[in-house]
Amino acid sequence: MPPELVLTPREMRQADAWTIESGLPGIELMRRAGHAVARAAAEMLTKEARVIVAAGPGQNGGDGFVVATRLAGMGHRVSLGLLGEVGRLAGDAALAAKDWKGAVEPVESLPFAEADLIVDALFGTGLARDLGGAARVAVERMNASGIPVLAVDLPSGLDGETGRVRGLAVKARRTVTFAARKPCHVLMPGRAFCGEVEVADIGIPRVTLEATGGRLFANAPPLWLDRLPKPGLDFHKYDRGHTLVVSGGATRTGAARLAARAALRIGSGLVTVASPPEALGVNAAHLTAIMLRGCDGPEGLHQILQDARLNALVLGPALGAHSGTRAMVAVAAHARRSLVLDADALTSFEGLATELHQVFRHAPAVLTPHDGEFRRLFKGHPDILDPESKIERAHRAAAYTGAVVVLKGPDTVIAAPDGRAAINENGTPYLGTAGSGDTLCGIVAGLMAQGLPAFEAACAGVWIHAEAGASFGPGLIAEDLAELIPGVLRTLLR
Ligand SMILES: NC(=O)C1=CN([C@@H]2O[C@H](COP(=O)(O)OP(=O)(O)OC[C@H]3O[C@@H](n4cnc5c(N)ncnc54)[C@H](O)[C@@H]3O)[C@@H](O)[C@H]2O)[C@@H](O)CC1
Ligand SMILES: [K+]
Repeated sequence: MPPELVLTPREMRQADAWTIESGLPGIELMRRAGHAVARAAAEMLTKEARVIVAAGPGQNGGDGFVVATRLAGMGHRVSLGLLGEVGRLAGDAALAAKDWKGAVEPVESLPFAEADLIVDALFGTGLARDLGGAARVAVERMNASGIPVLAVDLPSGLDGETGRVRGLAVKARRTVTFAARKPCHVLMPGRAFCGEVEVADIGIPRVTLEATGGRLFANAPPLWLDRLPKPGLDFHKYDRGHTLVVSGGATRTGAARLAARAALRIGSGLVTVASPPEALGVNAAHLTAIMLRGCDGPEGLHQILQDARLNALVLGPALGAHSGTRAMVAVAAHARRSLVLDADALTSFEGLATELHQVFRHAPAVLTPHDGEFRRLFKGHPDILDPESKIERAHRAAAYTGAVVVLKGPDTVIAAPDGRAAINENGTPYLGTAGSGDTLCGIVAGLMAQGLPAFEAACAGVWIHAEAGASFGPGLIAEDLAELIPGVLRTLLR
């Protein structure tokens, strides 16, 4: 199965246009789209149910006319209300409206609360500004009715590209979109408005979708499963990489051990904790399969990295946000090992992101900030912080630093400097627990130690981490996560 593509509204419009140019008329695309929605509606309805279609002034409204015509033909009692005037409908929407033999009411007079199902065809990917006036009132009334809503393409009021709510948005039970999901179906808060999302095939070939988009994916196993390491019979532990995790001081050692254990569980052949001299005792008391070495500051790290077998490195958790940590990042970047930077390794560069400009372009590196760390790191870089799209922010940070950027959250975005990006959606709020991020670092580094490229390691790591958390649910603590990895791997590698 190929990885699932996600297309921006602009890419989707291009794919529509190319498909139409290649000989499939736009009205045919619209009919297929409307019929797919009508099929979904029929599944939600009993015979002769009452359906209210709210149609907007653009092509999303056109889809609404097709749905209304189809459902009426199936014997349902259908009312259609239009935002605007029929005479002002253009293009395929005007053609679709001609097929509708029922009345066209003003959207203002639709009795939503009397319906068994509401079909929301007000706006799709063409929403251009915040909802106001009659559009806003219609959405307010739809939401207040408590009647299930089936959204055409996307719930009206969502920005297709960013998943942002433009003033107000329809809360849908189910959404039928066409050819591919758009970012609003995957990113928060949009995802929470869509209900169950179905992608209907309306005849736009995958090659066309790949040609216009092709760089944004839903993060799931098809994106990286074939890269996941499976040790061969003749494999030696030294073939599976050696991950080094740098520990904080005597009272701040737990984060490194969490990362180290996760690296070991994900399959890194060897894992070593590099510990400041004063913390060797406490680390030694808690480590068994994981090795331990003394490491005194940046110079100590430099010495340790003379050993070329140490091929992946975690730096950041509990190191302290100070110049010593920055110096360690410099040593690590110079040593050109696969690198995962988190927490203090990022925060120590608060307002100093220029020092990281293109620093990571020579070796695989992954930065794993949450929103707060991201804002601190790129303070003074409005070009990176200001885009409304989370995908765009992550992209720009990746292009700037030369590293893969994992911008964490309920909709973690993983962006590579080469322009690829993936959105993750299998997480659980229970992952928001102390030490969860340290575990993620260890998983990603452990995958890189085994030879996965940075983008695939980050995508696989984020997904496996989330899957492990979701499989446990309530009561999850970070210590559980590494122990849940084997179960996730077993299912993946079956
Ligand atoms: N041939 C195609 O391109 C296809 C398009 N399809 C449908 O077409 C939709 C996109 O159509 P459009 O580009 O016409 O966009 P929309 O139908 O989403 O909306 C655009 C219309 O809404 C108006 N508008 C935008 N923001 C507004 C606001 N805040 N308040 C009031 N009016 C506002 C615009 O002036 C324009 O008339 C897709 O979402 C999909 O449902 C499908 O039929 C599949 C094929
Ligand atoms: K809609």
